[in-house]
Amino acid sequence: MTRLVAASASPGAGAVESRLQWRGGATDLWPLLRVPADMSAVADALATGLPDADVVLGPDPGGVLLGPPVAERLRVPFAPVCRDRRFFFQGPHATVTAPTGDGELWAHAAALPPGTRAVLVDDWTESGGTLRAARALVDSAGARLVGVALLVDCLPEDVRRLLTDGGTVVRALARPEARRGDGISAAGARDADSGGRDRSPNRSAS
Ligand SMILES: O=P(O)(O)OC[C@H]1O[C@H](OP(=O)(O)OP(=O)(O)O)[C@H](O)[C@@H]1O
Repeated sequence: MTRLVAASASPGAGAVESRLQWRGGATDLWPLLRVPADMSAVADALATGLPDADVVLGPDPGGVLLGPPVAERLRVPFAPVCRDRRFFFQGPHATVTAPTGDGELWAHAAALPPGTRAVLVDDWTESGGTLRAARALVDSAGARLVGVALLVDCLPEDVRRLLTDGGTVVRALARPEARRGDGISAAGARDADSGGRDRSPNRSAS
């Protein structure tokens, strides 16, 4: 697995650098979750440097684990953004378009009143499809995505530009040792044997 490099000298960034792993094409958050002090430091670091916000959004699964402690630190509510419509079928939604398969993102109808300033917390990005869809979902609700906080920055440059040109602050605690454009793709940060991932509703567990 490609080594992670902390993006700052903060204890949270150091914890991501030393503990986060990729398994089967997905991040393994367990090495962080199992150490309360590390998780606390990670939440502190994710919550640092973000614009003022009214809600923290977290795409499942990673954002649902990481978002609530960040929301607690920012003293705002947390709202999950789920890939399964069954919980929030009347709420705002958007289509995720990604090379590994398309899917959907859904939020609770009451989570994003017009004018809401939202920050999104997630573990990492690959194609940027989830972030694109999250931006569209927030826009469709008449809210604004003012910030994104990630554990690992693999964001494709076109999606980064889409977000930052729209005024969204993007922060991350770590990045792969070699960056996209330095000869390694985001997929190269994952286990070599992970294969493609399938975001369809019937995907098998990875
Ligand atoms: O930039 P993208 O190509 O959209 O990929 C990023 C998304 O992929 C992961 O979620 P996923 O549902 O795949 O869960 P997993 O990787 O933890 O299985 C991750 O937590 C992001 O939400």
